[in-house]
Formats: sequence, C-alpha cells, structure tokens
Amino acid sequence: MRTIEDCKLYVITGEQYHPGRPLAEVMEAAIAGGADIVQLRDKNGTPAERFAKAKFLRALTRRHGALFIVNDDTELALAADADGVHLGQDDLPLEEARRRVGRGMLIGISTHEIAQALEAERAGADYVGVGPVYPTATKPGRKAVTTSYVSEAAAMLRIPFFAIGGIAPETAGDVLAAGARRLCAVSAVVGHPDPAAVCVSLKRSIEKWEALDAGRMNGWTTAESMETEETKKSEKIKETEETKVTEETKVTEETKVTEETEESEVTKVTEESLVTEECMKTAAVVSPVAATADGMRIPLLLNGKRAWSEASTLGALATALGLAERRVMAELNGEAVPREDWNTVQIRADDRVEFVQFVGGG
Ligand SMILES: Cc1ncc(COP(=O)(O)OP(=O)(O)O)c(N)n1
Ligand SMILES: Cc1ncsc1CCOP(=O)(O)O
Ligand SMILES: [Mg+2]
Repeated sequence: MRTIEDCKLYVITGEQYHPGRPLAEVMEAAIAGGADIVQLRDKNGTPAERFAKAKFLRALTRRHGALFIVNDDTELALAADADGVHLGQDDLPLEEARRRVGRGMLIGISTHEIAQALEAERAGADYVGVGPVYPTATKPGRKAVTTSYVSEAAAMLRIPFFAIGGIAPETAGDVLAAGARRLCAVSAVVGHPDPAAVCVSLKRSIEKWEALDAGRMNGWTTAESMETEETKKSEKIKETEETKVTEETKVTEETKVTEETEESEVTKVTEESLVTEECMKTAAVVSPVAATADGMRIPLLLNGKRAWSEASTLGALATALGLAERRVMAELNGEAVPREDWNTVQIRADDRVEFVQFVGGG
C-alpha cells in the first residue's frame, strides 16, 4: 500500500464538472492516468448517497493501490474504511479528529498561509493542502494564495504538501517551479473529456522536477566526484537538468526545466554567498529573514530552489555564481532580462531568478 510520501497526484471528486458521466468512469480514468489519492468531496448528496459513493471509491482505490480520503466527515471516513480524512480550517479541529479516527488514519489539513501549515504540522497532520494557489470556481470566494506561499511551504514544511486550486497542465510548471512536488486537482481532471490524459500530463510534470531534484541531490558531492563540464554534457538526463556542487564552496548548480523544449539544459552555478534550502530547513521555525546569520542576505528562489544571496542586482548575483562571463540567459520572476540590464536590475526578497545555459541541441 502506498504511503502519503509516495503520493504525488491527488484528485478530488467534483461531479458538477461531469454531468451525465458516471463518477465511477471519471475516477477510474483518473486512477488509470496516475492519481495516487482520490478524495470524495460531496457537499450535496444525502448521507446514504455519500456512503454509497464512499464505499464504491474505497473498493476502486483499493483495487488499484491508491489511497482514499473522505472530505470533512470523520464518521463517513470510518464507516467507509477510508485511509484518511481531509479537514479545513473551519472543520473539526485536528486534535478532536485524531481522537475520533485514531493514529491509523491519515489526516490532511487545508492551509492558506504558512503559519497554519506549521501549526498543522506541529499538531500531527499527515499532510497539508496549500491553496488555492489560483482563484478557482471550485472554491469560489476563497482568495488565491499565489505561488509565493507554495515557495514558503517548500522551504519550511517537513510533512508532504499538495498544491491545490487552479492546478492544471497549463499551471503545473509554475507551481512546480515554485517548489511544489505534489499536486491536487479537481476541475482540470474531472471536467476534462480525457481525465487519464490530464493525470498523465500532471504526473509527467511532477516527475520531471523530481528528476531535476535527483540531479541536485547528486550535486551534494565531494570534490573527488566532480566531473568536467564535458563529462556532464555527455551525461545529460533526458528532459531534465543536473546540479553539481564543489566541496569548498558548497555551491549549488541549478537547472531549469522548460515546457517549450525537450532539450536538457545544464546551468552551473558556483558562488560562496548562497545558503541552500538545507540551511533553510534547519531554520524552519523562524522567519526566513531571521534565519540568516548576518541579516544581509536576500531569500531567493534560484532555479526553483530556495537560496540566499548578498547580491543586490542580477549582475552581482551572476558574478557571485561565476556566470557573468558565461553564455547564460537570466529570467527574473518569469521575465527574460537582457544582459545589458543585469547590473541595474535590483533583486528583492522572494524574487524568482533563473539562470539557464543551453548546452546542445536547440
Ligand atoms: C487536499 C485538499 N486540500 C484542500 C481542501 C479544501 O478543504 P476545505 O478548506 O475544508 O474546503 P472544502 O473542500 O471542505 O470545501 C480539500 N478538500 N482537499
Ligand atoms: C477544495 C479546494 N480547496 C482549495 S482550492 C480547492 C478547489 C480546487 O479545485 P480546482 O482544481 O478545480 O481549482
Ligand atoms: Mg472542509
């Protein structure tokens, strides 16, 4: 059976999005496409209808090895032998829900800001929802939290989080670039004529970023295992980029995945003044700014990864990274910045900076 850590794609029912199409057909397609978790979210059915759907989804998910979560209702979760229950900020408090469902059941909590997520983590939530990232008709009136909350969650949470709200193949790239590695969707999947295809696409996007992360992890190596630029080029990972680190500088080599190109890209980022996400996680309980020793460093999302820099301009950052003389492109918050402007473009806290070097193909 899958654990919550294994689960990357979470699909929630939304029968209003597939009128005339049976729930069974749509959710079976979602699972066939790679949904790891299915949640029953039914605000309108009678208790008997909700119970029947829960029993059906329990059997379906069990058959396919997926997890089954019930929204809002601990009693229904218990009655249907679900794997867990999902609760919002205005639902039953986590402590009371835990008393009712016991240790063996997963509890997920919706969060809309980092303080709520840290509190849920502290109180024993198994995962949190982070959203709505974008405004969504599925949760009307709920303010979008934007990808900046996704970045905070990525930097500060230890438990798994699922980005939710407006998640679709078109938005997944930005949400993953902000640091999410788990996605949750309703309308984009269940409202699509081909739910399986949407799930396949979302799952592929997640896996691309995981492959990129694996490259970054490989980068946390010692000088002995450092490779030459040429070696690295020949070992490009399909559809991903790699990360390398030198022992002395504890430098990250960050990369970027673009949806537009199938070519791998390798960006070498070498600098002394960056502290990576690892340091950030150690200081997770304090604010990002307080986490810096000297208070001078700016928190950034550098090639999708949380980092810190003393550089105040894009040019200074490129210099610090050893990229000033390299044939690289820079993007600041999704906008390409011409090289002639690098020294005048200021970097601010939580800016998203991407340095990309194309190495082959094109
Ligand atoms: C995975 C996941 N995340 C968030 C929610 C929303 O829960 P809540 O805020 O309680 O809103 P409702 O879904 O009950 O309207 C969720 N259901 N699942
Ligand atoms: C239930 C919920 N909670 C936060 S956003 C959301 C709905 C997400 O739906 P969609 O994927 O259709 O935007
Ligand atoms: Mg709820």
